[in-house]
Amino acid sequence: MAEQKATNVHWHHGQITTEDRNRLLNQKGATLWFTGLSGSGKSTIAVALEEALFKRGKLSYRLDGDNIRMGINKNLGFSDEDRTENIRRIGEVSKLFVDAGLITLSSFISPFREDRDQVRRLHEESNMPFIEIFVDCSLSEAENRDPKGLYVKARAGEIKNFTGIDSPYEAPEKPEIHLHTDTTPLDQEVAIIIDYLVQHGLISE
Ligand SMILES: Nc1ncnc2c1ncn2[C@@H]1O[C@H](COP(=O)(O)OS(=O)(=O)O)[C@@H](OP(=O)(O)O)[C@H]1O
Ligand SMILES: Nc1ncnc2c1ncn2[C@@H]1O[C@H](COP(=O)(O)OP(=O)(O)O)[C@@H](O)[C@H]1O
Repeated sequence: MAEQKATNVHWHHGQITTEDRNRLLNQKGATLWFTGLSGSGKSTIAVALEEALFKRGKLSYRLDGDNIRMGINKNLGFSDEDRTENIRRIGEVSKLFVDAGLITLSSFISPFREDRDQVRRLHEESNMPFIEIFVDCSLSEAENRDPKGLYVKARAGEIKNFTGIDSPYEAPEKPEIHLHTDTTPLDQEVAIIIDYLVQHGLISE
């Protein structure tokens, strides 16, 4: 847990609430947290879901490991400590976006259970929906896909601390949604998530 350094700081409330913004957008802001191995399909699913939601008139926004690591988190690498800080910051950013009323699609390997649970607590203590989506894919399939050629480099020792090779991945124990991307087609994965959002009253039918 990061230490609170600044003293004498106070949260400033405005006149418009999260609920007001949700009503304006006709949706309920939520964080959909995609976790899984590199190449498991997190980004592919988030991109397809964003399009499906857009077509239904729902506003979502994607936060993605590679993109975030080229901006707000460009000073972080892949040590355990840096991954924890990466997820802590993204958890806070996701929460701000939910407060803004957005369906936030956060796709990060997020290999440590405690880091994901911390983001969950951060949301739940403010009554914000947090939906953990386990993008489950065998290492052999992810390695076979190797969309960015990173597994080849990791096996050759050119990338150190690569998740699944020489850095751990702790699978979620009770994710809200568990997708099996080895066997389930993309359109079905999107349908499963949309169905969940409708069933839980986050978007309308
Ligand atoms: N050592 C190592 N281990 C894992 N991944 C690596 C590494 N080096 C670079 N990359 C690339 O960075 C992307 C993962 O970043 P994340 O921010 O999602 O990682 S983490 O949640 O902090 O573990 C990951 O993107 P995805 O493949 O989309 O998961 C890789 O493209
Ligand atoms: N059922 C599936 N769901 C998601 N991606 C799939 C599926 N089947 C094959 N793929 C492919 O797997 C790769 C996943 O890459 P990517 O989405 O970048 O993964 P990640 O963001 O988890 O690193 C893509 O090339 C995608 O086309």
